[in-house]
Amino acid sequence: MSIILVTGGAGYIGSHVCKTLASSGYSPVACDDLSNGREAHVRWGPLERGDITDADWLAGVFARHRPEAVMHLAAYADVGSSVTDPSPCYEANVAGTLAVTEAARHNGNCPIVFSSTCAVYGDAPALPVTETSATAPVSPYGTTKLIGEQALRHYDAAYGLPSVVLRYFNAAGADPDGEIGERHATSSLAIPKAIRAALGLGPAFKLFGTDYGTADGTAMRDYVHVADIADAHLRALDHLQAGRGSLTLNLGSGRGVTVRELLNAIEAVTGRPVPIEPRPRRSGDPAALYANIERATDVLGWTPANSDLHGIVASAAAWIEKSPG
Ligand SMILES: NC(=O)c1ccc[n+]([C@@H]2O[C@H](COP(=O)([O-])OP(=O)(O)OC[C@H]3O[C@@H](n4cnc5c(N)ncnc54)[C@H](O)[C@@H]3O)[C@@H](O)[C@H]2O)c1
Ligand SMILES: O=c1ccn([C@@H]2O[C@H](COP(=O)(O)OP(=O)(O)O[C@H]3O[C@H](CO)[C@@H](O)[C@H](O)[C@H]3O)[C@@H](O)[C@H]2O)c(=O)[nH]1
Repeated sequence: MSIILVTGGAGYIGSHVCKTLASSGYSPVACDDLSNGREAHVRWGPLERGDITDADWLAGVFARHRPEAVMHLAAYADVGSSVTDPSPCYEANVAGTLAVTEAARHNGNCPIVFSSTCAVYGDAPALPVTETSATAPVSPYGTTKLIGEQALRHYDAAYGLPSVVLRYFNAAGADPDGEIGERHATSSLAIPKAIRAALGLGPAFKLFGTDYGTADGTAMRDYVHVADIADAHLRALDHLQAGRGSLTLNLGSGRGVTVRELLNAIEAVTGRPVPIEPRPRRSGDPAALYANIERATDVLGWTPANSDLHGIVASAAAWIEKSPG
């Protein structure tokens, strides 16, 4: 059995990655402290419950499972909170990533697929961003992810530890089979917040910033379906197992969507208005980001097949209606 450790495997994206791995014949082991994950979403292999900053625990996990690769998704992933309270973000994303990287190095240079983010680009001067665009994060979150990327590059150069860095843009949507989805009741993300507002499950949607230099004044992001992100992990694993070397890749839909366009799509899908409260810009937010995805297509043969905006919003809304939490 090909065992793959998935840190953050009980989380939103990690649980989708575990499902995709299992459906391709791998045995995923979810490594998660359940700080933001759900045990009920660990369905395709065992849960190793622990904290990735704990090197002794990680050594035990590697010794018990002898994995072929590590998919490292465990992180503190809230951009806004990373500005007001950076400490847990640095702890999980810098200390935690270093501990995972060290464990991989001391276990035969076990290859790593790393969850990075478009937040490493910050306020990109030109769009779409390519993997060679300058990195200048504007939040502690983006900074901690960039530190993780740099550590992986240095470990490859010095120790030969191979890795694929996946810079996801905004992960969205839910499992097309409806088995798993986001922990939306406590999520800070735009799509679950706005759908919950439309369905009357949450308060009015706070629209952070209406004075950006975009066509309608709201911030622009690139929303990519979580199933497409999971598929890219499988392809990145194949790439590493074929010994094709380390890489950094954007994973997006290749399309920029403003918050207002997103709200329009949510209204069209749910058939209900999204109540809105305009607010000032949220600290740490870039104005506009969307991806050039040619490299992921060229190198991995990956395409964002499920990432049309309507489909993303429909799958997110279906999940929220199924599990209103
Ligand atoms: N959601 C997005 O749009 C997005 C975009 C770009 C990158 N990412 C990255 O993708 C990864 C997964 O994000 P997500 O949206 O699924 O978030 P999530 O919070 O649902 O998943 C993260 C998981 O990591 C676990 N975790 C956190 N700290 C831990 C620790 N110290 N030890 C063990 N487990 C720990 C949590 O319990 C959770 O299950 C993160 O690395 C995030 O930075 C997410
Ligand atoms: O209640 C809300 C929530 C969000 N937004 C805006 O919607 C856009 C998208 O925000 P959000 O869904 O919170 O995503 P990001 O801040 O872009 O961050 C997510 O997407 C990043 C990649 O962009 C990931 O790295 C992060 O982990 C993930 O939290 C931003 O302009 C926000 O200001 C609002 O207006 N109101």
